[in-house]
Amino acid sequence: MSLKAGIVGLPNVGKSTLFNAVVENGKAQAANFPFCTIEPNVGTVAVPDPRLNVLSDLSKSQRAVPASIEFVDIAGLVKGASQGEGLGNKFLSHIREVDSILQVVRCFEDNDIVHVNGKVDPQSDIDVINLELIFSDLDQIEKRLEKLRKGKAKDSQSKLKEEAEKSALERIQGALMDGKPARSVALSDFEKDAVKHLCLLTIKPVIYVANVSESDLASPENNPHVKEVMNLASQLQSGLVAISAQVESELTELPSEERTEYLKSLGVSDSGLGNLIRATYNLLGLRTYFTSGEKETKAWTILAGMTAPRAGVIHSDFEKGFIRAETVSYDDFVAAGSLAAAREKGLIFRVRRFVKDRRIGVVRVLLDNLISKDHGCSEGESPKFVAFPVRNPAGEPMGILNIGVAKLNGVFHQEIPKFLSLDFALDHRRLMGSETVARA
Ligand SMILES: Nc1ncnc2c1ncn2[C@@H]1O[C@H](COP(=O)(O)OP(=O)(O)OP(=O)(O)O)[C@@H](O)[C@H]1O
Ligand SMILES: [Mg+2]
Repeated sequence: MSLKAGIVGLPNVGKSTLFNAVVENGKAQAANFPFCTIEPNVGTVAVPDPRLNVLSDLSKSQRAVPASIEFVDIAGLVKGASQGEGLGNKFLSHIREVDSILQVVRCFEDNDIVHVNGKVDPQSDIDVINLELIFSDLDQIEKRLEKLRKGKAKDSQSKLKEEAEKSALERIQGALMDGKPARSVALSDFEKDAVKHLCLLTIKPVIYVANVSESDLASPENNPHVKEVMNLASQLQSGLVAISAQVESELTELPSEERTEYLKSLGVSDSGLGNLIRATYNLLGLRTYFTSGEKETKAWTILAGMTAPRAGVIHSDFEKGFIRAETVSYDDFVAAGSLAAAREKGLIFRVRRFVKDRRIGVVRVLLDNLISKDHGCSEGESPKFVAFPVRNPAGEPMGILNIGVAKLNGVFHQEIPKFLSLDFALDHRRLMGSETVARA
């Protein structure tokens, strides 16, 4: 599975220039006229990680494969896109397909480069894009809510999920009407899952990329446009990276010995791309796990909170046939020296299927390494999420599972995640997914 980051923004702000710089052998056409890009350009970016080589040496692997993210260079959006302006709806559908958004905001002054609205104005640029995404989401939510209210949502998997979806969508609708993105609404994991199928545009995590001129590279924060983007980014629960797409694309054209010289002449020591890739990776809630053996050591990218079988989607038919995964933390593995040694020391953690108890309102969780415990639930008209503490065999708390329970039309419904999230399994080492070796 490859996660996609979409490069989005007004026309002619430097999206394709950035794409060409960040993607190996990127060849998107970048030129000084609006709507230069129509069809999306797609390219792969490797995520550097020193742990890969350590593991590869330990396992004597024949090759090491880094994690990667796909970047998608999308056509420029203009005001009215949600009503079909420009190539509106088509462009919006390209954004729908990505997991996260890098929004390029023009912060460089250059009279020769056309700005579609006549002047450099980050606040207005960001507003235009946000409004179009908001309108598109509102449209979709209205249609969906009508279906749900009329009981015509035949695709829903359970009453509980339907209720959760409705309640979440109503709250998101309220936020959108206030001009706020869907990601500003606090949703439980269960609600997030219930609305996921809509692929809402404003729920996707965003990083604002302030595209500055080469003269601002040494201290971008002194540029008032960048300051403005900084403020907006924090109001909109988003990240920020300042970069010069122009400089980065010129750097890729230079032989490596000349790059350092060029950067030095601009008053900086490093290219901004590593920073951008890492920020994309981290801010978008991505995690790495490794598989390591003689054939290869490989870093895989997953979303935080993704369940083990989903994470295994990389081996495509894995999810359905999933029985269990064994994981060990990176530090434990490296210290033990091998999987066998780690197993002997009891450092391996197994992720298994949950077992659902049929008794009304009672949920039982059965897991290796976990003590199972019954949990009663209270009645209520709207779904309740019962926090279910999970303890290890020594009785130490290991985390909380949120389990949804509701009484609807006199019948209890319960919804528990079918699988333990991989992150959760890794949490027991307090190391999170980014520090883990997994073997399926
Ligand atoms: N930081 C920068 N400083 C100066 N010029 C820049 C900078 N970034 C990009 N440009 C210039 O802006 C112009 C537009 O760039 P580009 O084609 O990448 O925009 P785009 O956002 O992909 O446009 P479109 O939406 O039309 O596809 C190019 O001439 C490029 O060289
Ligand atoms: Mg372009």
